[in-house]
Amino acid sequence: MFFCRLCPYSGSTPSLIAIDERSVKTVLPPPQFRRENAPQVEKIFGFGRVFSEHDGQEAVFEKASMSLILDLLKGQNSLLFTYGVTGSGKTYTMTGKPTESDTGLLPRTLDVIFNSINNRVEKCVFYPAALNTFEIRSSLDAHMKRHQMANDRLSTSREITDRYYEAIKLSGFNDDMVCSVFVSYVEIYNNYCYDLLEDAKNGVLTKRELRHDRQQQVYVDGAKDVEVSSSEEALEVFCLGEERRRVSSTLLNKDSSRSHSVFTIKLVMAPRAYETKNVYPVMDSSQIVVSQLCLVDLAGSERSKRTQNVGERLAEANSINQSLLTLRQCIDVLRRNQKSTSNVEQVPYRQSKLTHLFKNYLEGNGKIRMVICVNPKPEDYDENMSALAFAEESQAIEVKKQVERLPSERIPHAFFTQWNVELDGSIQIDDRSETPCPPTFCLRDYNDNETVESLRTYARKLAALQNSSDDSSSSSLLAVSRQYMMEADYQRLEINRLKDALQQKDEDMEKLRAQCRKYKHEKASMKARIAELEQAEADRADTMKLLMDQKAEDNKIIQSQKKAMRNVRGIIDNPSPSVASLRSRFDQENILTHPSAPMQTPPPPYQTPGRQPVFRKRLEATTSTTAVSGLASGANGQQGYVNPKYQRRSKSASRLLDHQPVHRVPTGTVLQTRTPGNAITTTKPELSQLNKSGEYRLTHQEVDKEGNISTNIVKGDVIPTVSGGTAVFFHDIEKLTHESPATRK
Ligand SMILES: Nc1ncnc2c1ncn2[C@@H]1O[C@H](COP(=O)(O)OP(=O)(O)OP(=O)(O)O)[C@@H](O)[C@H]1O
Repeated sequence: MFFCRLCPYSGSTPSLIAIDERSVKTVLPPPQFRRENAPQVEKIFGFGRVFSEHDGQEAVFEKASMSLILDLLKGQNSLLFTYGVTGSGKTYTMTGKPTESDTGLLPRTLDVIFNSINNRVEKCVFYPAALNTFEIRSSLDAHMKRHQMANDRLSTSREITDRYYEAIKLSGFNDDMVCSVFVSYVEIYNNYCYDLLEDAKNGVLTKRELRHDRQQQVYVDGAKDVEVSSSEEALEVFCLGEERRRVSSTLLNKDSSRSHSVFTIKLVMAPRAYETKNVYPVMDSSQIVVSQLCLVDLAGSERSKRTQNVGERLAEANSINQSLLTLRQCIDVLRRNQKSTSNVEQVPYRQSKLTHLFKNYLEGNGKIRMVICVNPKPEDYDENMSALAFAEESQAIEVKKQVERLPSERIPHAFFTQWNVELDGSIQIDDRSETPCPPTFCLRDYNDNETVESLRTYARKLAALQNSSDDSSSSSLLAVSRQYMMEADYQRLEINRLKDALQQKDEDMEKLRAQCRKYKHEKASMKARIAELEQAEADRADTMKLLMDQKAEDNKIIQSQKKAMRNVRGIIDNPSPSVASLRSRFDQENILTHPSAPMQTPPPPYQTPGRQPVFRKRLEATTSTTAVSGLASGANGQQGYVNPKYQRRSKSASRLLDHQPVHRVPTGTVLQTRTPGNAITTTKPELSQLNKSGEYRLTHQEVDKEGNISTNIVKGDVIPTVSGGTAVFFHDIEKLTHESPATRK
């Protein structure tokens, strides 16, 4: 993951702004700060995390370093470097200053590493050997070496006082391992490697070569790995190297780094030997695992035009720029190679010491973290653009998954200590007291028996210790049985713990099952409820549809009524002569039906004078004209004025609708009503039949209790109304009375 850090800028025209925690935006500076061929558009660059000028060293440390420390504890390699234009805050980010807010990545990283490792062996147990490897000394040899080193130590000692201490402790260290920490500090200056921890004669450092070890890991040949037992001690070593690092004042930075510095922290680990009470590794160098974390403060890219460097500074700048350019080229080629498997180009690692040294990381063997430091001042615009573009491209490089290098943990340290305490009552982790210290002696003359005697005693003690550390069968048997007992106890404890965990899991499972059942039940009832609601909703929708249809139908009716009303209004407002006559007839008939109106008896139209009833049957044909209502029932049941145009149909066109009772009593009279051949005879007239007819005749019969039959034939004309319906105007009733012989006197 790559990060971007903006250093504080006090001016009013920043050329870079952090938009959010993951992106930074370039802002076009005034033209004098831009190259002519530079892109003229503002751009947004994305990073794993962007630190604004308000983010302190702690935030950068937690994001950039913590996961790398965890990797180191787990036997993995990583590389963290700061990259950017000169004066952008790379050294500040990496090292900082002693105060809490200013302490940089490197001191914090050292503190956290020492807080997090357990089972640290005494110094000189592990030691660096040829070809970038480590070996293990016997306890006695290590002891002797320590005495020897105590006299040399002063040469590297730099007292560190009054500094901020990072208290974070990470868990992740494998307690089956014992460990020791080594640091080295090299610089790449003018494309040469130098060991900054070298005891240089006359202060002139030796040029070092880069070599490959057995695992093809690149290392600086002859660079010292100094064993340190605390973060203070590691910082003392770092400060010693810093004194030798090449830093000069340039126009752009008064403390400008003129070289790339590489501070490497190596964690050397080996499986613990359980047969000794001491924290000690098994005496098998092949089981040693070395993980390393490289903290690199790159020199800043700089344009000679801006720095106005000349002479040595210019040569340094050229070398810095060249190595950074090679780094970019390598990353470009790697990216291209990762995209195409057919056309694999050679990566120019060897063109620069910087890329050669980090070849393994660039090839994906180990994590790379880069903090791109940028100064938002407008003068840095072009170089910042280039640095940001490079960083964005570099993020695309894939990192291989690292192989697990540590054996899986067998017995945690806490159990080991407790078990020994319980068994022995108390435990002396450090049994250095058993090892005799060499006597300080000075042989005064050959008769100095006292000194000779003390030397002899020391030699005897050493021999005894040697014997006791020899693999005598009884002590080794005891040690091995102790180890088996401890492992058995630990396994028993583990089995119990696992059983408890299993039981707990079973209980949890049962609870989850019960919950599951409850949810299933709830789900089923919810489904039923949903189905109900859906049905109700469907019904509602149907009802709605019906109502809508009904409404549409009503609307249609209303529309047709309105239309009819408009027609009627038109007729009323502009009466035609026939309407006027209809009106007068309507008014006249109103008078007829009105009680106060003078009665008019219309002549009976079908009266046949002089006709008498035959035998006991008497036919009384009484013809009367009914009051013709001006209002008639329309097709839709509405009342409306009759269209006078159709007041009477021509006889030739008329057809009779003969409406007969369902059970007609045959009267057998001589005078029979005439029924034309095309008449429609029905007991239940339909509107369609009515529409086809011009005349209507209704036969109605009544029989009273004496047996008299009264047959009424009601006659009418069928007339279409203005509203589209059909009306019947009754104008005549014929009555036939059939007297029962019983009623005759
Ligand atoms: N985030 C920051 N907060 C406070 N001060 C900063 C910050 N970043 C940089 N500085 C200050 O800016 C100055 C230049 O920073 P620094 O020396 O770290 O730059 P550099 O990138 O290492 O330069 P060079 O490449 O020339 O070595 C220093 O005085 C440093 O204290």
